[in-house]
Amino acid sequence: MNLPTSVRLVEVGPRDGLQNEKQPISVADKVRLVDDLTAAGLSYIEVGSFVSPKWVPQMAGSAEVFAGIQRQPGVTYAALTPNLKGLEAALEAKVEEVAVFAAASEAFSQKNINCSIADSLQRFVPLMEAAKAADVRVRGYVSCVLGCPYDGEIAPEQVASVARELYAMGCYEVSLGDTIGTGTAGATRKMFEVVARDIPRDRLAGHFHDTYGQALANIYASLLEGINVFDSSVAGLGGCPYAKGATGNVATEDVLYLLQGLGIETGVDMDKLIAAGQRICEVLGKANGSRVARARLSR
Ligand SMILES: CC(C)(COP(=O)([O-])OP(=O)([O-])OC[C@H]1O[C@@H](n2cnc3c(N)ncnc32)[C@H](O)[C@@H]1OP(=O)([O-])[O-])[C@@H](O)C(=O)NCCC(=O)NCCSC(=O)C[C@@](C)(O)CC(=O)[O-]
Repeated sequence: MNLPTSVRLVEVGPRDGLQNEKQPISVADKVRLVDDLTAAGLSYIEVGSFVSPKWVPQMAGSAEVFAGIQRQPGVTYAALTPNLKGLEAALEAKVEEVAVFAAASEAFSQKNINCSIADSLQRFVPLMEAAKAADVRVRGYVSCVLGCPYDGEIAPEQVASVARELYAMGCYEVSLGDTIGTGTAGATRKMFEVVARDIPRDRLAGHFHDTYGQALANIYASLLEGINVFDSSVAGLGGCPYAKGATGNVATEDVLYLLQGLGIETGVDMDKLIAAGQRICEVLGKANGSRVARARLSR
């Protein structure tokens, strides 16, 4: 398989990166992060979530964040919506694209969205209809594709079955998430090979957390499988509230470094990206989770 000449990076830092932070983060700081990421050349930014504030309090101000950002043409500003109520709130906030999220594991589905996989898919049906009527595209996520914190191993066929449902109900792209970062390059290739029997490879994306330090290897393995969309989080921010011990998403800076080394175009400016990541880390009082950023900043 030839490597692609370009890759689309889906920046999930403002959502996946911040959702697990316990300390309050002001709307102004979130807006600044999104604007910095826009300035760095990211063409797709997940800005927030319209979920229950009781479940994920950090995302409660997402409508204000959407109202505050400077939207630039050619950039998609998206939000997570778990149900019709979330979609309605997102539409009110003039969100251009939303994402629904299901899991390949029953236990994770219960912990994350308080229902079975089948019920979650049912819940998405009216959401998909309303999104279509509003001309809003919907992206789909499947969590725990390479392992679950509660159920352990997950068969690729189980991932394929959930991904197939999301694709069939109208998700234009399905992002496959290694929520707890236990996946290996071999397991990643096998999983994409099985899922791609039903869904075209250019409709799939990879979403890797770096808990076991395997995320870049898994992205390279995915590139070899013909995948050319990857989710990542500036400064490696993040962790899932319902996956204890899971570290952040793979750092966007580190993915960019990998892709630049392969001669793959993304449209992202490394210096501006590093500045965006470092700024939010200073706001949070956290060490920068990107190895590339740390190395560059210490020069
Ligand atoms: C799905 C629910 C709502 C079910 O939660 P529930 O408690 O079963 O729902 P409910 O319908 O009984 O509603 C309970 C309360 O929530 C309200 N409510 C209901 N819906 C909404 C909404 N959309 N926005 C705001 N409020 C809402 C509703 O109005 C009610 O309010 P009350 O009457 O108690 O005051 C809940 O479980 C939830 O919000 N879960 C979100 C979990 C989440 O955001 N997890 C993180 C994102 S997924 C992820 O990170 C993985 C990913 C995507 O990155 C990929 C990977 O790495 O794997």
